[in-house]
Amino acid sequence: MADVWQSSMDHAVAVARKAGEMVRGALKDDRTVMTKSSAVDLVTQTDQKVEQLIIQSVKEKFPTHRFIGEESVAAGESCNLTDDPTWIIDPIDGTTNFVHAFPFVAVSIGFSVNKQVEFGVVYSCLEDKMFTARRGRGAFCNGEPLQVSEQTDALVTHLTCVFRVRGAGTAAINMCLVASGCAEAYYEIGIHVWDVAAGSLIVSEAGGVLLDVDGGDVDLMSRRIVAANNRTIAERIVKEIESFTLQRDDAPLQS
Ligand SMILES: O=P([O-])([O-])O[C@@H]1[C@H](O)[C@H](O)[C@@H](O)[C@H](O)[C@H]1O
Ligand SMILES: [Mg+2]
Repeated sequence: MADVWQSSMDHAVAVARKAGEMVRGALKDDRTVMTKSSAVDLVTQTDQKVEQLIIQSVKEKFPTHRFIGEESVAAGESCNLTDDPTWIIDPIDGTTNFVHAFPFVAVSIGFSVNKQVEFGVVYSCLEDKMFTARRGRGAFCNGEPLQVSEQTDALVTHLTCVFRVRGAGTAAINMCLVASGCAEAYYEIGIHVWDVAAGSLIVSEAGGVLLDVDGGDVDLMSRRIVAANNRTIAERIVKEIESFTLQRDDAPLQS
């Protein structure tokens, strides 16, 4: 990858850290739920403030770049990936965790160009772990290289009755656990592009494999993903789970 995106990545790391400080502060005194469209789909003021902080700070430095942000899309903005440099932002991945003070909460920033993720930054705010990856240049946690596990006996970070299961309650951290070699796989149907844009690159740059839940190539707009330490485990998951289709993130807006 041309070094041209390094300054964007440096900015993403800096703003993710700042956003993480805001999340840690709000954990102490502002976890009020603003809207609740389902038992698990919560929004707090902090989600919105953090997204604004990130977008404002990126706009000042990179005025031509585009954005796909969870809260902006919730407010009616489109969710289409173009060839332009695009910041794909989940201001708080793990909002339900945040509301309950369950200590796994992440700021997730993916950056795509020509519809390909060039870098991913996931900041696990309470663990103070900064996960980063650049396409073709490896994945890191606080500067230390990451490598997926070599285990063939899978620990999976999502629901299934076949594998041993753990879950952090945030897609981004679940994927970083796979990249770190702490879990062998993660899968989910129902995630959004902002949940997994950064984490998917972190997994693949740590040597992992990404598949669609039907076994084809992963499509970040399709709301389904399998991320594993190797192809054998990814394909076992594909075989075991019952897949289904949801409305894509880039489906035309209903008028
Ligand atoms: O709403 P949010 O907390 O940003 O993101 C959610 C978390 O990643 C959760 O782990 C996953 O199960 C959901 O599918 C996501 O939507
Ligand atoms: Mg999320």
